[in-house]
Amino acid sequence: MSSPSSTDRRPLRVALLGCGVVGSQVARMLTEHAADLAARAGAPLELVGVAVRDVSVPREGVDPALLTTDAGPLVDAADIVVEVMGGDEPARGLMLRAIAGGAAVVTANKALLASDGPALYAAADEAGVDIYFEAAVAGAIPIVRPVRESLAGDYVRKVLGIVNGTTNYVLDQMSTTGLGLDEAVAQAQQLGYAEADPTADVGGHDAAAKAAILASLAFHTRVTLDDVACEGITSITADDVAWAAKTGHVVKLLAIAERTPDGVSARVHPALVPADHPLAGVRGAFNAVFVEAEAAGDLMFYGQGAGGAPTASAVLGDVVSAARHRVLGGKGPEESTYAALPVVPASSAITRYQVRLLVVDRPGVLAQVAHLLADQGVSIEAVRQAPSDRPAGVDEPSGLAHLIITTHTATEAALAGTVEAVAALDPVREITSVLRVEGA
Ligand SMILES: NC(=O)c1ccc[n+]([C@@H]2O[C@H](COP(=O)([O-])OP(=O)(O)OC[C@H]3O[C@@H](n4cnc5c(N)ncnc54)[C@H](O)[C@@H]3O)[C@@H](O)[C@H]2O)c1
Ligand SMILES: N[C@@H](CCO)C(=O)O
Ligand code: NA
Repeated sequence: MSSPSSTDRRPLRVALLGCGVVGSQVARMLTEHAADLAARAGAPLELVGVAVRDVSVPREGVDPALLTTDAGPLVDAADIVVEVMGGDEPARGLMLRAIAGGAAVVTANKALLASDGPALYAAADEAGVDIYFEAAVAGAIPIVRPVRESLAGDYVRKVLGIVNGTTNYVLDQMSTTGLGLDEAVAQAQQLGYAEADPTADVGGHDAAAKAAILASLAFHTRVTLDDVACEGITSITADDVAWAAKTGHVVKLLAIAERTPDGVSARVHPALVPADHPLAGVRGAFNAVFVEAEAAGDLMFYGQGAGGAPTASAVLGDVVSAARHRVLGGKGPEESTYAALPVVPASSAITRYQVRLLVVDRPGVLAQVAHLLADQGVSIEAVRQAPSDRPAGVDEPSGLAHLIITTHTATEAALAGTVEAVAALDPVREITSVLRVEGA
C-alpha cells in the first residue's frame, strides 16, 4: 500500500499573529506557494486566521475574512502559531497559550526571546512542542539552525556579527554618501528594516538581543539581554568614518559573543574592522555572521537580515520544519544550557583600541604617550601622526597634531584606564575618539 501523499493528509492549521512588514509576506507566501509547501511539509498548510489590531485596514493578498482582533481562540485552534506581532505582551502570553494547547510556535521576536526566552523554551520542552526562531537573528540568513544543529559537533570560539540592517545601512550611507544619521534611519524605516521604535536599532539593543541568542546557542549557556554590554552608533561621527578609511578600516556595529578563559562574553559596540576582513565588505542593510570554530575554522553567513520577504523566508523554513514533525513525528532541538559557563563582565573582554588624540605638536610628545602606555602594560601596534587644521594657540605655537594610536590586545578595563591616564597628560588637548578594533 502506498503512503498517503501530502495533499491527502489533514491540513495543518497555521495561525498568524501580526500582519505587518513580515506577517504580510508570510501570508502571501503561504498562499502563493501552497502546493510546494504542502509537498515539502508533508501536509497542506492552511492559514486559518490572522490576528491584527485593526481588521478594517485592507491587507493586500489576505482574505479579509481571515482577519481577527481576537487572537486567543485563533491560537487555540492552530497546529502551528506564527508570532510576528513583536513586543512583549500579548505576544508572550499568546505563545505560552499556543504551547500549552500543544501547538508548535515559530517566532521572529528576538527582543522577547533575549529577555524571556528561557520561560518559553521551558514551556515548549515540557509540552513536547517545537519552538523555532530562525527569523529572530539576521532575518533570512540561516544562522540559528547552523549554530544549533550543524555546529553541534564542534566548539565555537567567537561569533562576530553584523546583525542589524538599519545600523549597517546608516554607517554605509555615512561613509559612501555623507548622509546624516537621522536621514539614513528614516530611509531604513521606509525600506522596512527598522524596528517600530528605531532607537532599538540605533542604540544597539536589537543587536544586543541577537547577541544574547547567538551566545546562548554557541556556548550552550543561558545568556540573556541583561548580560550583554551594549553601545549603539549615536556617537559615531563623519570624522570617525573618514579616519577609519584612512587607517585601512571600516566602522561596523558588531554583536560579539566570545569564549574567554573565564567564561563567555557578549557585547555590542561599534568597531573598526580591517578593510580586508570579510565583514568589511558587508554593505547597505545586509547582515553577516562570522563564526570562528575549533574544527570548522572560519565560516561566514551572509545575506538579507531584515525586510518583509527575506524574514518571511526564514519564518516559512521554520513552519515547514515544525510541520514535518507534526506529520512524521519527532521534535526540533531543545534549549541547550548544559555548559552553564559564567558570563563575564565586558570589562574583562579582550580587545584592541584605536585612540585618536589631539596633541600639542612638539618633539617628545609621542614618546611621552608611548611611555605611559608601556607603563600601563598596553603595547602599541601602530602610531600615525597627521597635522590638525585647528589654529595654533598662544601656549602651543607649533600647532596641534592628530595622533592615532592602535594598541595590541589587552583587557577592556586596562585599555579604558590607559585612555584616562593619557587624557590627563599635559600635551594632550583632547581624546577625539576611542574605537575598538575587531577582526584583526
Ligand atoms: N521587519 C523586519 O525586517 C524584521 C526582521 C526580523 C525580525 N523582525 C521581527 O518580526 C516581528 C514583526 O516585525 P514587523 O516589522 O513585521 O512589525 P510591524 O510593526 O510591521 O507588524 C506588526 C503587526 O503585528 C500587529 N500587532 C501588533 N500588536 C498587536 C496586538 N496587540 N494585537 C494584534 N495585532 C498586533 C500589528 O497590527 C501589525 O500587523 C518583530 O518581533 C520584529 O522584531 C522583523
Ligand atoms: N530592525 C532590524 C530588523 C531585523 O531584525 C534590523 O534593522 O536589522
Ligand atoms: Na536567521
